[in-house]
Amino acid sequence: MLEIKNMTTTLGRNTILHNLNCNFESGVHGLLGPNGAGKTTFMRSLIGLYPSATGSILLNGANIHSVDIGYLPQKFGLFPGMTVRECMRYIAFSKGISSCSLDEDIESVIESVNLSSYIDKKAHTLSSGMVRRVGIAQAFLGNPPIIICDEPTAGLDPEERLRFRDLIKQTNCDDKIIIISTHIVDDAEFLCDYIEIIDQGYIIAKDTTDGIKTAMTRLWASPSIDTSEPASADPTLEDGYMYILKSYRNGV
Ligand SMILES: Nc1ncnc2c1ncn2[C@@H]1O[C@H](COP(=O)(O)OP(=O)(O)OP(=O)(O)O)[C@@H](O)[C@H]1O
Repeated sequence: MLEIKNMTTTLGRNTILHNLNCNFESGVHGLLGPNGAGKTTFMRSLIGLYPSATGSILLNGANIHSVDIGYLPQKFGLFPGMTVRECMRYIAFSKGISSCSLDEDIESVIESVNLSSYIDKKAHTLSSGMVRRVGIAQAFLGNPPIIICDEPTAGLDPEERLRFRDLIKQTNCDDKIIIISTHIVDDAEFLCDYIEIIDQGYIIAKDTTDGIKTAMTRLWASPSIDTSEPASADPTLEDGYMYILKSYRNGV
């Protein structure tokens, strides 16, 4: 269990995250929120990038360490003159990942993103989507208990987007916490056990993905609800997300 207690992050003169309290159970979590809601700031605060972030972050009751977290930033880059393998070794070194099977571990995570044939190619020969896939691979390197991905499927072609979904689905999440921020609510619906919705630096809702959809089904079935908006029999996560966001902003 990852416990966030009283997290407040101030950047410049602005308080971006306001006293967040939230627990993340094992499983896949979708962090949803509109542009500027604070998703990236939250993720960066989790990995300790902002000295101004206050509060505590505990993994199973103990302070977390950088090796506990695999992180894919929103903008991920490689050293153009180095091969993919060299970049991965460098990342392993800088994260303090040392293992006698490091090369095999690198090959395995690179294979999981379908880039084995590029492992000894210079990074500048990769397309931006391929670089993103190396970014996904490095987040999994070292088998960390927490994996945080900031918009992992942005810029991926449909085939690679589906491969990412499969990679997450195949990952044994029994003892892992995976947190994904995305604007592709369909990806979150497919992948995530839990949804956290963030707006204006506050976590405004947290539930299971099924819980949000079930609540919407009940709501739409309720005669007191104005159904002027088209409602399908089976609401999607996006329907629930939009409803929660609108209600929060309307002060309901
Ligand atoms: N370094 C910074 N200094 C000051 N304000 C910042 C800084 N970085 C982000 N912000 C502000 O913090 C707020 C939250 O930004 P953040 O990038 O966390 O949002 P987000 O939910 O990830 O948005 P998006 O979906 O567009 O990526 C925004 O108002 C942004 O302008």
